[in-house]
Amino acid sequence: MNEPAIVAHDLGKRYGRTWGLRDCTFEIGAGRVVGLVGPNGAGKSTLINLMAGLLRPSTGELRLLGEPVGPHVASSRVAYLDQRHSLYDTFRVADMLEAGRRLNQRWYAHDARDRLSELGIPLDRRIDELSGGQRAQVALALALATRPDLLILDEPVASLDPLARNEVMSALMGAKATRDCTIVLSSHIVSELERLCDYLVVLNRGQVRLAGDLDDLLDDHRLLHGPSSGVVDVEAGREVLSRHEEHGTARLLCRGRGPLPAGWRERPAGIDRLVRHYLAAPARPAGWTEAAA
Ligand SMILES: Nc1ncnc2c1ncn2[C@@H]1O[C@H](COP(=O)(O)OP(=O)(O)OP(=O)(O)O)[C@@H](O)[C@H]1O
Repeated sequence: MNEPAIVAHDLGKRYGRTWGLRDCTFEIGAGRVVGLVGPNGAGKSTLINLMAGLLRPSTGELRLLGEPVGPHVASSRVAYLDQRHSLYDTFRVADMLEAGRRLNQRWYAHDARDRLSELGIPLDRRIDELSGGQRAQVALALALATRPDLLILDEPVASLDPLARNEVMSALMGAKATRDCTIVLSSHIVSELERLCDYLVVLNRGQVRLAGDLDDLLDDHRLLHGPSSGVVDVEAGREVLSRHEEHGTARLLCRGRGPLPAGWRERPAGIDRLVRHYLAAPARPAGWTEAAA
């Protein structure tokens, strides 16, 4: 069985007169680690909340693990971790584990205990006595103890210092290595996603600007530079996304591969430049999908 983990078709969410997300269409295979990236207000939380079943779509359809998402389809195969790592401050860590056991159909207590013991987080410590990084680790341990097939994380490290960010991201990578689930996580920080993700979705102003396999996208986008006289030849074989010309020399951001005219050189564009380009690019027409582009 190789069902896609996430299928969005014409998905949209409107808050009154504002579209938080619109015309969102993509299909993501099982086992992927999906990075959702975009600036403030891009629609990341809206998409994540739709996946978590916390919001209802205004348009279109969203299917996770082969099932439509909705208030009555709270799948025990999906775990969700919100930005604030919602935990009860007055509980001890052990109480949170007990709450996890009672609230979840699928619950593997040893997974959580082993993980917290490895991290040196005592079970008798009160939640409000933990550091931000430890709280994030407890929340992650709770989510992973359900052995989800799909783990959804809304900016899981946004509130943490660089050291704690690194530790939580490493924990996530370790979890992925031991359990082949699909992971979706959002972030403002592109470099953070590059480490962990193998699929990228770039959102801006509520629309998907780019979606695809990260390695393919990185391979496909190149920075070229050479004499301006060769631009026409470059354009014949590739899609030129942006150009800068000065003193007879041209610098181009291109998509696609092809022969290089004499005097031209190329190098990978890199994830930062790629994301910056698509964030600045105009919105795609309704119904646009990466596959159809
Ligand atoms: N409850 C709401 N009521 C009205 N508008 C909303 C609501 N939630 C989100 N929006 C709007 O929807 C758009 C997308 O917001 P969303 O929170 O999904 O973005 P985001 O990418 O998660 O941003 P951030 O990185 O700041 O969390 C924004 O224009 C936002 O103002």
